[in-house]
Amino acid sequence: MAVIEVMDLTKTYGGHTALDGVSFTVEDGEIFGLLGPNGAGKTTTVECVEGLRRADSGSVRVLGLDPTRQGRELRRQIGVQLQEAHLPDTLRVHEALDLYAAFYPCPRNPGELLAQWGLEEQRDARFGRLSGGQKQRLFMALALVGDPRVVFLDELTTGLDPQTRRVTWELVRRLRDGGVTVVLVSHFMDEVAALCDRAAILDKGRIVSEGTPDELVYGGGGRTALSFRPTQEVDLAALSALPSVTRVEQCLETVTVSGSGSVIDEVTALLARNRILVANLRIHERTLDDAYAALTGRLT
Ligand SMILES: Nc1ncnc2c1ncn2[C@@H]1O[C@H](COP(=O)(O)OP(=O)(O)OP(=O)(O)O)[C@@H](O)[C@H]1O
Repeated sequence: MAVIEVMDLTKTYGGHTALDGVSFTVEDGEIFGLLGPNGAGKTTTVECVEGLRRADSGSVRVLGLDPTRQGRELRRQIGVQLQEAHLPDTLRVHEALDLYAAFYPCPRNPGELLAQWGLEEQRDARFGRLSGGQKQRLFMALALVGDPRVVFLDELTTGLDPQTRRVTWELVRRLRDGGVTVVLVSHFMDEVAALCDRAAILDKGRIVSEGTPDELVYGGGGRTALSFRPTQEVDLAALSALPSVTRVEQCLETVTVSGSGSVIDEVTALLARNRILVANLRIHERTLDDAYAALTGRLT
């Protein structure tokens, strides 16, 4: 069942087109990633979905509600962790949680949330005294205090050390396993690959690819690329005809064969059968970084 349905969303700011026909769906109970370079339109998209911005055209349904006309009802059922959130420096952690809990009809127990997010020791600490990681975890706890069915996380792990990032990923997985649908806005390919069930790549206001992390990687023509310099002429048509091969290219003396599954075995067996020796054999496993760079023309 789709929890979020976005159809043909457009948005311009002055003469600048920020969203140019964005469509995607998010299924119940999945972690869905929205990826893209700076200025691609991720925040605009997410804020239209949350009902914080109004699109020029297109339609959005979240939990069956229209965010522009039923925003108040919707916001009771969603949690939002904003990219640049801030609280007064003097506010204590437990005061922030109590304050946010008061906005919701059936809030979660603040003590439980403090324990879940490892903030028990900081219960009485003032916001201004928290480390970056502690602030981030507090914002997560605040996003969850209303017991939401859908939670939006924007740049969740920016500024966190590697260990805290992994702990945070685990907590996000636990959220999903508990039935919460998660929309994750991220710049980090490793985060999307490790965490997301599906993701969409946004570039210049358009979705350029959508699928599981594996599908995004495979979409560009196979997961593995072998490149080598044959010492004698090689039959490119025979290489192309191998079952696991999706693409064969030759640039000067170097042949590059892309494919998936048993492509390495098939290519090396063909070369051996034809007694072709190769120099400079290199094997490259395509990653989400490669797919992203190919689709958006940018390196992460
Ligand atoms: N309020 C606004 N007024 C004018 N232009 C805006 C406004 N908000 C966003 N934009 C422009 O719309 C485009 C999309 O911005 P948006 O913030 O949605 O991108 P983003 O993908 O979230 O970027 P980032 O990763 O940097 O947060 C950008 O060119 C941005 O400059």
